[in-house]
Amino acid sequence: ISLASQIGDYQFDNLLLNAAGVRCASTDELDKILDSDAGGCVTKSATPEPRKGNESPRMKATSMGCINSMGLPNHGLDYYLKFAETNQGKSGKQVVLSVAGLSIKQNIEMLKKIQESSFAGLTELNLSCPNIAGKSQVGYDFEAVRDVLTSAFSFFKKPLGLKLPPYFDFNQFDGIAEVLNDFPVTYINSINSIGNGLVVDPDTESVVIKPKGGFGGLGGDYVKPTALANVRALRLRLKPEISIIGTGGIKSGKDVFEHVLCGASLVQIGTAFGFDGTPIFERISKELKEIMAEKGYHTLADFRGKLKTID
Ligand SMILES: O=C(O)c1[nH]c(=O)[nH]c(=O)c1I
Repeated sequence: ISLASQIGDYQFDNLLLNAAGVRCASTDELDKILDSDAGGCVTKSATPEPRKGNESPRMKATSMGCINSMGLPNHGLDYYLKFAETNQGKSGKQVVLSVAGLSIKQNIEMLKKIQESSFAGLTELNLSCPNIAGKSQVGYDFEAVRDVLTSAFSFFKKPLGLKLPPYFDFNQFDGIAEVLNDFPVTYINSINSIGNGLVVDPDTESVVIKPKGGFGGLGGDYVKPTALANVRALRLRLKPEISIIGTGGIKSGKDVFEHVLCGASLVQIGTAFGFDGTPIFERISKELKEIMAEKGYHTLADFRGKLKTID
């Protein structure tokens, strides 16, 4: 039984990755992921310069997942670019370099630096950070997405993936797919956290995180049905050359199986990886192989995208 999967020219011996932002801000954390059963690692979304991020408390775990308003704390692009150049492809592991500029200009500036660098892996352009005060997720402005992709592909010749926010309406699925199908995008990654949720503590009668009056991105059990819907809807709408990474609500082999059934080629684990740490990659790999064995599947391609509907 194989958990191997391919995105563009990149072979992953295991389809499991961490989600950008979770236990991946330092090289020590990134090394730990590479030393685990994960097929590779994803770096914390980078801005051109280091950032402290929002004030704490800025993340809270709950019985159903978590809420965060980290505010893009990171060591700056150079730090992650150096790590990525050094570690990409080592012992068959892929390093995905995530970038999240605070403007189209910053995104272009970072992509130019990556294009000129010796990094030969996958770049993930994050168009869906929900936690920068005064900024809405770029992914909700389809013309802005078209603009940034037009600029990017005028010079960026390396493989580019996009981290998208969750969509909630068929017109939105159609709208974003219409834009994406016009570009040589290597993959899309759905979903980022469900933005601007609110967790309330009835005992203290208070919100639980400080930034933005307590509003923050939701992850974990809260988001799985939305994540599966976005993977499925975009798989049905995007040209086959664009692969899909499924992210959202994964904490077991069963959850991974469901994402692959909806069309995912790789999956990323955020909230649950935050709780469990790197042992989660071994546990989930074992659980998924057990499910595949029970069902008589040998490879992910045996069931990828083969979700049945009720006719
Ligand atoms: O607040 C963050 O740093 C953050 N938090 C998220 O939930 N998604 C994101 O893409 C980002 I850049």
